[in-house]
Amino acid sequence: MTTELRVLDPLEWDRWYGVLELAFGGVAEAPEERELYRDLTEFDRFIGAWDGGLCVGTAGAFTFRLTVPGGASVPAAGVTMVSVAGTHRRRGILTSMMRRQLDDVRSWGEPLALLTASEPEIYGRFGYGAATYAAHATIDRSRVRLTVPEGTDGVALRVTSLEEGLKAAEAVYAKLVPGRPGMLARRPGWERQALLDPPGDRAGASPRMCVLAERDGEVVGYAHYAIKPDWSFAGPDGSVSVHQLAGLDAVAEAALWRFLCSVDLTVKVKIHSRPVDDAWQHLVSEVRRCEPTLREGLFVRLVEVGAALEARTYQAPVDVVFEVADAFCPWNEGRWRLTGDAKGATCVRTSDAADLALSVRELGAAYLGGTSLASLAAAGRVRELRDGALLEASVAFGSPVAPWLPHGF
Ligand SMILES: CC(=O)SCCNC(=O)CCNC(=O)[C@H](O)C(C)(C)COP(=O)(O)OP(=O)(O)OC[C@H]1O[C@@H](n2cnc3c(N)ncnc32)[C@H](O)[C@@H]1OP(=O)(O)O
Repeated sequence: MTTELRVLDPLEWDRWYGVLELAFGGVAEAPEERELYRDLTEFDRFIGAWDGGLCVGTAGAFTFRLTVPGGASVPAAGVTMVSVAGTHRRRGILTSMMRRQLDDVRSWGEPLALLTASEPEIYGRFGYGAATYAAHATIDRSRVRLTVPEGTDGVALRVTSLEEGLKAAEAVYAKLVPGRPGMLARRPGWERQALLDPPGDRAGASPRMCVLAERDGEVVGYAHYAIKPDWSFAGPDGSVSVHQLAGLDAVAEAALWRFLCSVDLTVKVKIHSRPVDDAWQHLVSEVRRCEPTLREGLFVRLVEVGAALEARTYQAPVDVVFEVADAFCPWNEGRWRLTGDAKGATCVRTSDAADLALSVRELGAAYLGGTSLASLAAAGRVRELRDGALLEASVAFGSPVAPWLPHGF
């Protein structure tokens, strides 16, 4: 049996998407979700695997721009909607789609590929490294106190529907994108993702709402949240789920947390997918009682090592030679000299002796400054070949702001 890979024809989208839905368990998505992802499909960048007339594999690559350390916005392919039919699994179809896709991304001149994974285990073999992490937590209001900075009383709060608050929320989001590595500039249509709230996914909670934070008539923050009422014999036992929260300054952000932590008849605040350095940790009296948990967020793959390492800046001067292993994209293999600082960088091929040896996956993990090369070295995944090179590169690659992407794709 041979399968053929070809670019997705709009007329075949329903069949193609049906394969994806089935691979994810066969539960039909809400019509608005399906419609959104159809509208977002970039047909010339999406492929299907076909066994005769049967679609047996799906994969796509959105056109994104990623914020990297230093604040530049770099073209990146957002790998998405990857699936293989259960009848055809473990015959190499995923591998063939990843091969085709990375060749395509290279030919489009995009130095990076990104994804958010259903299972992280799948993608390391193709050179993707976990570059951002997201924290989840639950604030138990009966045990944890919130202390907010002065000035929160000067922030006015207004509850709206998601739709009504969308334009103002998006304006806040857009202002924050350049300030945090890992964030993606919103392309037209993507704002609709924030409106998805199918009743079937609410598990007894209210429809999502928006609260806008305003100062002097200007919107300076917003949160998307839902309330789940509950009662125990002893009284109210409801919870608030925080799905998005962003403030243009510390006081605006704290005013939103204070509001969400004081909703009547609720006792818990469930925090979803926040940056690992998020401010709430410094507002609560004890982090440990909030039971923080971590999960991988964005995976990064350097498609062109030289161009990718030149596209970001470095928070301290660096001059190191990397010996890069990349069996899946052999054009990256070999030695690269990276010279850079906070103003810019060059990364060129060299025959000089290597200072650090690693695979492209580790470069992806470290790329946004959230995973240190030193911590990867501690796990045996980076080898130091010149004394001092690990410290030099680890400091330079770091970011004062933890990289984060608030949503999947
Ligand atoms: C970015 C995103 O869209 S994430 C969504 C990914 N999709 C899903 O999770 C949907 C459900 N799963 C699937 O559709 C399929 O099982 C896929 C796409 C994960 C794998 O497709 P396949 O065609 O079976 O993969 P393929 O045969 O190319 O496997 C390549 C290698 O990866 C390994 N592999 C594949 N899937 C997994 C997995 N879930 N966990 C661990 N290893 C895996 C295989 O064992 C194989 O290893 P080998 O080369 O050492 O033998």
